[in-house]
Amino acid sequence: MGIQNKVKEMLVYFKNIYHLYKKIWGQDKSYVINSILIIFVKALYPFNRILFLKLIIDELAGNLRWTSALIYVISMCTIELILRSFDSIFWTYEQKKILRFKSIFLKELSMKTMDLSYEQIDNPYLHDHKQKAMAIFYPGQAQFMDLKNTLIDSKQLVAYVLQLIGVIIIFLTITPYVFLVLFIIYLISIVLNIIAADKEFNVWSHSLVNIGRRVGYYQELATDFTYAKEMRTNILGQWVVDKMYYYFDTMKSGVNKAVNVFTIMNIISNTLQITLNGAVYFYIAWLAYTGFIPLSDVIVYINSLGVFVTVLAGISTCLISLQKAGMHLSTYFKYLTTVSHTKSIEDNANIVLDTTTFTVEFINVYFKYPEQDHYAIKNLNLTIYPNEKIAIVGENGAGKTTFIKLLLRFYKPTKGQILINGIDIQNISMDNYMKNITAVFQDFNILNYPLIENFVFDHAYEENTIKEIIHNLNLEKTVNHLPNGLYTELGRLFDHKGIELSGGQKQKLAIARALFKNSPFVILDEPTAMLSPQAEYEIYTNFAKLTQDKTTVYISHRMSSCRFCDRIIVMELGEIVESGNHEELIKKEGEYYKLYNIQAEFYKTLDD
Ligand SMILES: Nc1ncnc2c1ncn2[C@@H]1O[C@H](COP(=O)(O)OP(=O)(O)OP(=O)(O)O)[C@@H](O)[C@H]1O
Repeated sequence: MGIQNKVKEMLVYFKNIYHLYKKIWGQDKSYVINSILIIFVKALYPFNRILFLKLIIDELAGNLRWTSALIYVISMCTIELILRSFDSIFWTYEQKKILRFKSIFLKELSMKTMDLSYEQIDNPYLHDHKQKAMAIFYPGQAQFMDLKNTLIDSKQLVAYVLQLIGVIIIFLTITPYVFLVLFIIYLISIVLNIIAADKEFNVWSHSLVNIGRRVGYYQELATDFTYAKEMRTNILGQWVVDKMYYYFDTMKSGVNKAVNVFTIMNIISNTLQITLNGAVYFYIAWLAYTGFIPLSDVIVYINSLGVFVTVLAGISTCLISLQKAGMHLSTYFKYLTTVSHTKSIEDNANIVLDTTTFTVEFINVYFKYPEQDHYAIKNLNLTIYPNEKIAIVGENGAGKTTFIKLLLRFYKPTKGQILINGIDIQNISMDNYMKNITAVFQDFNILNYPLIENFVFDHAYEENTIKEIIHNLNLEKTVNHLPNGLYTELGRLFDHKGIELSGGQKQKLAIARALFKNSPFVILDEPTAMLSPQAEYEIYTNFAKLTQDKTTVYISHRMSSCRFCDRIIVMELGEIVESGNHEELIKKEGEYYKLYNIQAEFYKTLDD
């Protein structure tokens, strides 16, 4: 990349820091004002000492007035104490505010993620992108910036620049050439350091993001309770750790190269700086030796050189850190502007369904998952009539869940249309659509929340409605046995008294959620796989009653569930191969008959 582009890129990064402050200004003006005060306090520090030391030495070595010298010493210490006190007050204030900004920005990032469509979340690139954006909150590696450091370093940088201006003015009183040579050499060393840091940062922030996520994943496998059973029964500890180390090794080679470049650049820039410092010290001493400057000026220049060295080293460190910060902020701001597919659909989709009776039509629907070559759904034509109970059956991978995902608008058909009452579902307002449709998935999740919140989420509820649903699902015994009934904390991730429900109990809870939502269209994707045959039978009999005024689509591998349905659709390799009710399909002796017979033993027992 050319120098011009690099400079442009740097400017964009610094503009991001400006945007960060602008964002903060929108949230909290007093913080920005506090920041300006911090900068001035920080900038004044060294000059207090330099100027008073000159006055003190002049008084002691020239005018021989020790009382005046003492007054200067007391003044210098008092000012220093005031500056330090201000600094620590501002610092405390800053710490409190930073936590608040972190929570606001994190909330914004989480809301953005929730706003993205299912399809977008199903994309690994988005997760890499999010990982980079998250770095402004969690500096996972020492090399990553943190919001706190960015805010502190940006103020420190301005304070350093003000100190540099002060030191330049002091140097100009001897000769501009000394300053010029100093400045050029230090500028070279700053540029060398920035180049090295840029290389190192690129390794961490671009090439290693995906590998970093993998390492994180293996760590999660070792600690997350969800995987605890598989890990232990299959004795997978060593296997997981070995995989983690494999990726650590991949990381190591990339990082080592960058660190080597950094070390070489550091050695070069340190050699240049130290040689030059020696030369300037000698020059100042020579001026004093030849009587060109008084002793007090030697103190001023030596101290100023000290400040100059610290300031330029500080500027270099701040620039490197802020450059990283700017890059992360770029990803953060970019992530926030990721256009949600849901929203882009929403812009054109404003039709509101004003009826509770739905006719759903799939017309020549084809679907390929992103980046896949084969169709998961092929030429699907199907009409689901109001209040109809449809079952979809088929072997694993036949396309049943994909059919549901299309119906739920998680993905858009590659070809063809899905209509509700003649309206393309893509044109219906998303919120309105989701209010009208409920789904219980085979891989449903129970949240580490109290049971009641797992049931109703954030909706208002009447206790009687809840009791009725619990009764209909035969969940009363379970709830009554819980220590705090409906208010019992579920899951053991945060609370050692949290309750782990059995698989079947969880599944009933997932069904209960759907009943509570009470929408006119219900989808059940293998909702009873974990239930005992008896419990399944009870649920289906009750469910048929509870959903008699609703359109229902069931997916099941258990043919017993299909008998309750008006129509059974058999899918194979993404296509509908048979359709009809139980009796018709049995008579036909086709694919359904085959599937049914495989489970004949089970049905015999159930019929008995
Ligand atoms: N996110 C995805 N990306 C790519 N391919 C996918 C994805 N999800 C499913 N598939 C593929 O689509 C095909 C249909 O899968 P689907 O989950 O719809 O089958 P299913 O009939 O529900 O199977 P099962 O009975 O096992 O749940 C399969 O070949 C599967 O590998």
